[in-house]
Amino acid sequence: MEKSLAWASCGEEEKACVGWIKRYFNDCVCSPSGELSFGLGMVSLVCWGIAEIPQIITNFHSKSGHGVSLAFLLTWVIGDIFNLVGCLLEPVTLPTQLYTALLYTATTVVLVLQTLYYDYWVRWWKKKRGLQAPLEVEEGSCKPLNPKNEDLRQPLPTLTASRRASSRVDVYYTSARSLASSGTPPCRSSYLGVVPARSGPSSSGYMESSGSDEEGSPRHQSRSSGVSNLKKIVSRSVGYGTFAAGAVGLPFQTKALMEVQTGLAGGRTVQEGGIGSLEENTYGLLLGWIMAAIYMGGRLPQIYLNIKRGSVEGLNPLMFLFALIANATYVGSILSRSVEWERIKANAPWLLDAIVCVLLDLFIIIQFVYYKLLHKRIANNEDDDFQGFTETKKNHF
Ligand SMILES: NC(=[NH2+])NCCC[C@H](N)C(=O)O
Repeated sequence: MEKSLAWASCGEEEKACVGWIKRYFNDCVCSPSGELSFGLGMVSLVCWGIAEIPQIITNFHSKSGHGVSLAFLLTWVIGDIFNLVGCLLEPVTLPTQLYTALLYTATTVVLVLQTLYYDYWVRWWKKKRGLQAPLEVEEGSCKPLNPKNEDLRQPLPTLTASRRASSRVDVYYTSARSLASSGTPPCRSSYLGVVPARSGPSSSGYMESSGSDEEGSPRHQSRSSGVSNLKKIVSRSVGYGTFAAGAVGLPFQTKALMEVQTGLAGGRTVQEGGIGSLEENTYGLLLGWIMAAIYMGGRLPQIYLNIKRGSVEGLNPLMFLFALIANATYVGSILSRSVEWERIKANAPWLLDAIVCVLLDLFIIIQFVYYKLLHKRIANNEDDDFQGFTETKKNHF
């Protein structure tokens, strides 16, 4: 590329700046630190572009979105709306920021729709047609894990029995979210002492299912009518919907408030109204802080769901790894541009959000390692128990 094409002067700065970045990204990259900042920004953009794809693939393979907390995804959608409105309100938004925001909003919407499709629509459709939900516990597998109280005349566990026991553990690991939303803990208890989680906001559906839990056996539960299942799903969706709708309206309310205060609603421009960029920044910052609080709080339902299930099954670690890299490079791109206090102050909500999200994603990745190791240990113990049984059996005869 010709030097004249590759380099261009940027605004008042009579320095040589990278031409194609100025042209396509409207950004002035005129120094090594600017290049570093732009490079990190691009890494962040690419990571956000691909971060949710592994989870979409995982859900597609398992035909379920049970590993991801819907509340977590909804906070992403709501935070993204704040972010997009903020980008549109802020006149100095860089095109890269807007592209990144559009990119991750789009992938998150796909992920949410996919989760709703598998976990709500397909389940509701199957129940409506009288089919058993794919992840429900088989009746035959409803035996205590610990055979202490079983009849002593029963034969020693066979390979099939042991397999059946471990498949029960698998059922737990693969269907915690489905079990949680079915309202019926397997065999009226929880495996490994962990109570199945409900990730959604409590609603009448939740109370209703807990109530029927007391009443009947799993068999009774499985006979519950399609109407009550539909009611449960609808009431839970209404719970999520109200939460989402209320939150989605917030940035627009804030925008309206901003317009009224700055005279924009009356047709006056910010300048005409005598309101300088300070007020604009105040409202931009306010939106930024609300967005940061939503994003930072969003990881908590996911962490809580993992703890409640005692598992990270159905969750793709790559999503959190890419998010971690995306947030870390985002912080890097801001700080490498400048460490002036004024700039840091203006970017404070975005910086704090990205730093806190890096730490929370790190925590979720540690949860992956912990639960995967724990799962392995349990599987090994089961194998040892089985071997112990066969040894005893051999010595006995
Ligand atoms: N839909 C998205 N991925 N939005 C981006 C969220 C960015 C935010 N810092 C977080 O990690 O939560």
